Amino acid sequence: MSETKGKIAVLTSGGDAPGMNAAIRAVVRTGISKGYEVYGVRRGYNGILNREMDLLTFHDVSEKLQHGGTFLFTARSAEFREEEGKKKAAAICKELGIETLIVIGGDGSFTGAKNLSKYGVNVIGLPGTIDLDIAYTDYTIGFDTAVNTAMEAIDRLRETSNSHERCSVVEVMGRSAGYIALWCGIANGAEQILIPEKFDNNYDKLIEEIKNNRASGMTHQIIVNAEGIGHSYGLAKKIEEATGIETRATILGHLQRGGSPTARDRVYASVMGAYAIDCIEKGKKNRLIGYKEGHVYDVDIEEAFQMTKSIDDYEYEVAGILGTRCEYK
Ligand SMILES: Nc1ncnc2c1ncn2[C@@H]1O[C@H](COP(=O)(O)OP(=O)(O)OP(=O)(O)O)[C@@H](O)[C@H]1O
Ligand SMILES: O=P(O)(O)OC[C@H]1O[C@](O)(CO)[C@@H](O)[C@@H]1O
Ligand SMILES: [Mg+2]
Repeated sequence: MSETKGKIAVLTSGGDAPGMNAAIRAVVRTGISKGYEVYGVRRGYNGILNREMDLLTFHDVSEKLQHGGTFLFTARSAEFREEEGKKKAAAICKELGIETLIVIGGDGSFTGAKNLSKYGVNVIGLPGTIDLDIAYTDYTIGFDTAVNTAMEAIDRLRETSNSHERCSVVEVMGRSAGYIALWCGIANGAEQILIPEKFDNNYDKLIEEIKNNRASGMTHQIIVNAEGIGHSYGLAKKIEEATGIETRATILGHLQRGGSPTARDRVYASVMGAYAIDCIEKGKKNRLIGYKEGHVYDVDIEEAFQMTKSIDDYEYEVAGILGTRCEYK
């Protein structure tokens, strides 16, 4: 038997995202092929604190790629948020000989990883969140699938909204970011898009625009409302009362997080998973992996946290023009 090059552990943390399984599979198979032992940690950071991990084989990750969710389970760990929790996790990694921890998760999970690195654990992060709210990368695992799922749901909603000549408020996820809402807004040809980064809380103007749309002959309306704005039921009531148009609210909720990952999510997650192992091979420490301008790349975790990103003004402008707002300016 040949000597192992070292122990790597991989976990998923925060909200599950379609494509996480593809990333785990790539980490495991690339890791094994380059001579490492790869451990799968269950239930996010809790799995380290509770020592819930197993050595994974090439076969353990068969038949996972095409499924949403995460077969390692995920969690939002309250204990790990505490300083004591991080110290304990670092001590356990050291005791078990885990040199590198690969964290697949969102901004919260990366904050945890950054803090853990201070205690001497080498951390490598893969962006796994449907929210796309991570500054250093143009792509996050799961966003593409979630947007496509929401888009299909909104297509269905439009048919019933159209048949009843209603106004429909549809709320999509994204936490405090409006990326899913903006993409659905464009992909579904929404009449209005409300996102936290741009909406000025001018409900009077919104209602005026809805009335004007109707007056111009529009028989129904889709308003995509981001979770970061929320209050969709209240908004629907307000619109109905102010306009007399029958209005319904639909909150898509967690169905947006499930489902078989799209080709993009499978491919990018796989490439990033393999790249994580390449970073380890090169002796890189505390890196986050992402996509910039179409290419996979890695960045220092501290540097990544200094970066900011914002909604693309041009995309938002296009969304407005392709809705109906332009007629009334
Ligand atoms: N400041 C922090 N310090 C230590 N750990 C943290 C911190 N913030 C978050 N974490 C850890 O990361 C976990 C996941 O974070 P969070 O719930 O924000 O989800 P996320 O990784 O951003 O993913 P998503 O937003 O897609 O659900 C938390 O439950 C916690 O264990
Ligand atoms: O699954 P939970 O804990 O209800 O979290 C929901 C949140 O997680 C996400 O789905 C992913 O961050 C957000 O869009 C949403 O705000
Ligand atoms: Mg997050």
